[in-house]
Amino acid sequence: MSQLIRLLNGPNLNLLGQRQPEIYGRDTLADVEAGCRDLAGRFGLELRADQSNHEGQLVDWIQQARADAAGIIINPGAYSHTSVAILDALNAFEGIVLEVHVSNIHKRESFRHHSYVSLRADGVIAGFGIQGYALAMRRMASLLGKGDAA
Ligand SMILES: O=C1C[C@@](O)(C(=O)O)C[C@@H](O)[C@@H]1O
Repeated sequence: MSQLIRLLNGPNLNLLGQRQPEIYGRDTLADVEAGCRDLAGRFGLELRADQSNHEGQLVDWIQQARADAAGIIINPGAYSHTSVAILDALNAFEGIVLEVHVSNIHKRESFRHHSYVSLRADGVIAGFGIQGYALAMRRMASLLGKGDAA
C-alpha cells in the first residue's frame, strides 16, 4: 500500500486565485491540489488534500493523520502566527511535517514573521508562490526515500 500524505490548507486558502492576486497569484487551490496529486502519483504516494477555515477542523485532521499518514504538508494560513493548538497537534504527529507559505512571510508585516508551526516543521518554504507546494511534495518524497521523479 502506498504511503499517505496529507495536504492541509488553512483559512482563506480556498480563495487562492481570487484573494490579493498581487500577493498570492492567480492559481487556485484546485490547481495546487491537482499538481500535488499528480506529483504524488509519480512518486508512488497517495495524497489526501483538505482545506478548512476552522482551527479545530485542522487539529482534527492532524490528529487523524497520526493513524495512517507518513507526512503532512501544511499551509496553516494566518493560524501559523497564532495557533498553539495546531503546533501541539503537529507535535503529537510522528511523521514528516513540511510548512508552506505562498508568500514570503518574512518580507511582510512583522506579525507574519513568526510561525508557531515552524517550531515543529522539518522544513519551511515561503515566497515560492504555489510552486512551493510542488517543492514540498518533492522534498517529502525524497525524505521518504522515494527518490526524484523528473
Ligand atoms: O493566509 C495566509 C497565507 C500565508 O500562509 C501564505 O501562504 O503566504 C501567509 C499568512 O501570513 C497568511 O495569513
